[in-house]
Amino acid sequence: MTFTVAVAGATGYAGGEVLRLLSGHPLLTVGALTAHSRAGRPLGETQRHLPALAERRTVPTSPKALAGHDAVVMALPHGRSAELAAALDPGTVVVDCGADFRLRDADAWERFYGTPHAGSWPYGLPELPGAREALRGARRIAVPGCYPTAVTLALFPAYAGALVEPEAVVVAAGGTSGAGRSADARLSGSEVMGSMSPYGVGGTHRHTPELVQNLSALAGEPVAVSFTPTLAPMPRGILATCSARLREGVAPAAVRESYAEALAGEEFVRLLPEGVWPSTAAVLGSNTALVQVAVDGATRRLIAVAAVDNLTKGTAGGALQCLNLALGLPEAQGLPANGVAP
Ligand SMILES: NC(=O)C1=CN([C@@H]2O[C@H](COP(=O)(O)OP(=O)(O)OC[C@H]3O[C@@H](n4cnc5c(N)ncnc54)[C@H](OP(=O)(O)O)[C@@H]3O)[C@@H](O)[C@H]2O)C=CC1
Ligand SMILES: CC(=O)N[C@@H](CCC(=O)OP(=O)(O)O)C(=O)O
Repeated sequence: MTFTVAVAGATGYAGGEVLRLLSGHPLLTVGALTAHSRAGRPLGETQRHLPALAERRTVPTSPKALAGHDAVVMALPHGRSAELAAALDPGTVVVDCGADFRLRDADAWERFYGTPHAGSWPYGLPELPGAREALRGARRIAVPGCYPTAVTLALFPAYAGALVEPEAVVVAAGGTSGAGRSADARLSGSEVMGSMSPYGVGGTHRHTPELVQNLSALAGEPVAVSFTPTLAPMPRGILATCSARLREGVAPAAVRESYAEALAGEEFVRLLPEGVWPSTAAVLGSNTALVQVAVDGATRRLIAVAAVDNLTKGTAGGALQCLNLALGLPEAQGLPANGVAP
């Protein structure tokens, strides 16, 4: 039995990665492809890495174009999913790569996104405690932001295991594709090559409330998060360096054991051997998050680092992992655990 999947936003970076992964999935077939300014153009004009789909033409995004599929993956700009989703059959699985349904706190949504809150859907990070069960058979799923994927996977064993204080500091490097395909001078080669710079400093990045939501739920108390993203001269990849103070009484030697226990059996989240640190190159094109943890004895801080490919585990791979669960398929089916190297 196969399932047909429509992709809304097929001409974007996230849509392109969804299509790359769908093409390699044995039980999912590519259905309607929709776009906005490029609607009607052959897909080969934008998604040059997908020659098998080059002749396919996109149509304008509408409920009608997306109807009649088993599932719809939405890879649209923020704020574009809610109205569309409301018009789709409640029995269709809708997986949203955008932010519209990620936050449960309406005030936080309005503060950071500036539009009315549409609601919240089950959060698509299966590795979190209890999440997998909620995603099995779900009809609506909100895929996490790319930075929250990396940071939450790096820190969840620390908060779920009550190893650290409820205040985390995160500095994360992200590649240019995180901003999407649209031209922006800040993302031009001249600006980015050979340079790194911070943005969204001082708690202003819209992923801050998502991090607070995730870590607070794990800790069972409010967690304050200081998050600073930095733009790195690479097309793909996120390297998140996270730290928090060890709780009184927690022995540094217990940390690694807790991480190993929390991540045991996870196909797509790997704790590296002691002393080996994650790199973005090692996760290129893979649905894997590589994690490492250590304790800085001088400051009694736990340091956790995670690397993900923002377009794979950070968006499209995460979306298809959730879609597998929603459709009752094996969670890892069709997804690459290995990357591309060098
Ligand atoms: N890039 C990343 O690493 C990640 C992206 N995401 C999320 O995925 C979603 C898509 O991001 P990304 O692929 O990077 O963005 P892109 O800018 O690369 O693609 C946007 C897509 O949406 C379409 N689109 C643009 N404007 C509208 C509109 N007004 N109405 C309907 N469709 C429109 C575009 O069509 P056309 O080309 O025809 O104009 C294109 O297909 C976003 O919500 C983003 O937050 C999530 C995690 C990581
Ligand atoms: C370089 C750059 O701009 N990166 C993006 C990455 C966010 C992302 O892709 O996640 P969302 O799904 O929440 O959009 C940013 O910081 O907004």
